[in-house]
Amino acid sequence: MLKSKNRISKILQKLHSAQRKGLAWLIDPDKIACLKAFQDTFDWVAESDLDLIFVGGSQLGRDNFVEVVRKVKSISGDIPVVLFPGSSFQVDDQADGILFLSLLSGRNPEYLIGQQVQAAPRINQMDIEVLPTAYLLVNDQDQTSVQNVSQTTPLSNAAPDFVEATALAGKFLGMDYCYLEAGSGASIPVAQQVISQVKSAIDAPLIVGGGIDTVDKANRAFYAGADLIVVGNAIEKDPGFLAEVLACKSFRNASLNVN
Ligand SMILES: CC(C)=CCC/C(C)=C/CC/C(C)=C/CC/C(C)=C/COP(=O)(O)OP(=O)(O)O
Ligand SMILES: O=P(O)(O)OC[C@@H](O)CO
Ligand SMILES: [Mg+2]
Repeated sequence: MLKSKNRISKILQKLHSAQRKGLAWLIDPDKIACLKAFQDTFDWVAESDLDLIFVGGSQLGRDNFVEVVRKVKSISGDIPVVLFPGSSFQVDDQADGILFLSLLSGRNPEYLIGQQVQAAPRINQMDIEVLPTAYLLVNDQDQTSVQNVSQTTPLSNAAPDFVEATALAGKFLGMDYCYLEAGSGASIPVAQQVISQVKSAIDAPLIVGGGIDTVDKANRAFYAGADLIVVGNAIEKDPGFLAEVLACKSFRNASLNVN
């Protein structure tokens, strides 16, 4: 499929305005040891109603980022493949888009603007959709990869007003999307109170991820106001969970049609 300049933003804006629920599958290249086995396990995905595929990781030890992006493109059909970069190196022009993240929850200039400056000239040469995204790490329990890599302190679920203030600052800085992140493999996802408060404050597509490893947790994030949820680790552990969480999303969207 030809790349269209704003295909991904249309998907996100439509989920938001129609109050429908979306799902992104996060693929961490570091967890893919065999591309053939990966392809065989997920060859059905192009026919599913998955909204987006994210590719990225906080640390990449395998040096297979570009190979993985291209393999994912080859099995994704019309589903856009979006880079979710942990660093300025995680950029490839075969992807359809990139979450241009700034880690607003932290105070490390390298993750607020440094990595972005490094990557900007390369991204500017690419035919790739850039999605300006306020990225907020919110977690009170775990020491997650994002925290370790960025050397920043997460926001607290117990301080929703401060999370809201941070999300609003992102909006006023011109970021079109807000991503509330508990961190990959988090034991507890972002609290429903935080999701709903940010949702009412920003009136923009809201992405929520980290620690969503049961259908119940997916439903709770949807009910609290997430427009798009992101699931990674749970699918690494059990590939069948992708179909389960897709069914949960469809059920939720079907019930919206009825009500
Ligand atoms: C815009 C550009 C080019 C770069 C942005 C760089 C920034 C600000 C990154 C934010 C901080 C960060 C390290 C994000 C990582 C996001 C990510 C893909 C997390 C997934 O974590 P995993 O690596 O899967 O964790 P585990 O595998 O350890 O569970
Ligand atoms: O791997 P999980 O815990 O699903 O987290 C997904 C994503 O939000 C992490 O950046
Ligand atoms: Mg991971």
